[in-house]
Amino acid sequence: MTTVLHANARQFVSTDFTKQIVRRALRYLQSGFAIHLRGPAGTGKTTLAMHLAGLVGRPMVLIYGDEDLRSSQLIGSNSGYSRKKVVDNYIHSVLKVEDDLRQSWTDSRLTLAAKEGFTLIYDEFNRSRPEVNNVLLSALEEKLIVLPPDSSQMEYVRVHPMFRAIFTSNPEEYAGVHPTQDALLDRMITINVGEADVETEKQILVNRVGLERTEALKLINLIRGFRRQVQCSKASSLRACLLIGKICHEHEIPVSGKSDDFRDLCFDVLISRYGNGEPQSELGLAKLLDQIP
Ligand SMILES: Nc1ncnc2c1ncn2[C@@H]1O[C@H](COP(=O)(O)OP(=O)(O)OP(=O)(O)O)[C@@H](O)[C@H]1O
Repeated sequence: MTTVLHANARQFVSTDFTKQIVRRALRYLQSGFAIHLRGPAGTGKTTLAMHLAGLVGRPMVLIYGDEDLRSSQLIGSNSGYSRKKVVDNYIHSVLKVEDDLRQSWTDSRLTLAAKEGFTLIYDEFNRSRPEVNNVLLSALEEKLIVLPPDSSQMEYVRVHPMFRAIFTSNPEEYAGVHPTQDALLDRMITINVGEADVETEKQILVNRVGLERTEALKLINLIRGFRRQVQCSKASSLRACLLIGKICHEHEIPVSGKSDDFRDLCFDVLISRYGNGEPQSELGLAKLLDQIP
């Protein structure tokens, strides 16, 4: 059984930064193209993909890229047998027996979305092995999905005109990520999603966590300052902001370098995430914390 999802529009924080990505992406989706949101971890790609799927207005199905994902988990597979037996003895002297044994085929998420015209979100699709994603080539270009010949089904599924696909990925230098086939990249429009601006991060912290605007700004500046100091360009600061902000809010910890609880929290969250293992990074964080009144 496949679960079909519906987006929750209230969760999404809209700012000028997100609006201009949404405007572009929606335009491409409306014209029937698949889009690909690419960017560092925690820049809001999955959230954006869900929001876009909500704006498209069709039910959505979600797939997560995974090293162990098999193509049968994308298109479907035979799931046991169904047997039909008809015994006809209507005329006493004649016994007619019909025994029909068939394999039962179950569609998987891609096939379901393609047949029904749903929106497919394939999150971190480049964590799956490239050959697994080959089925997408014909789905996106020829609008056909080719099923295995023994699938006791039609061999081809025609893609519904309302079918849309939204892909997300982390850059290739991330661990556990495979290079993407050029042919697949050629069939989608890639939007690079960079780190959100300060206003967007602030708005997300205020709306999602309930922090005061001034506290949110202090926290963002601290984390950005620390990332600059340790020259971290990989993950964005949004998840760390949300994490620290939520704990501060729920445990009434002030965003202040004078609070030992706040200092401990920042060390626990930030050093393991962004620290480069050098003792200077701890020293640098301590100095930044000293500057927060
Ligand atoms: N516009 C937004 N409105 C509300 N919350 C947001 C928004 N953008 C991001 N977030 C929040 O920020 C966090 C990170 O976002 P998300 O998981 O979408 O990032 P991602 O780029 O998909 O990360 P990864 O590459 O690690 O999967 C989540 O908790 C998400 O709810």
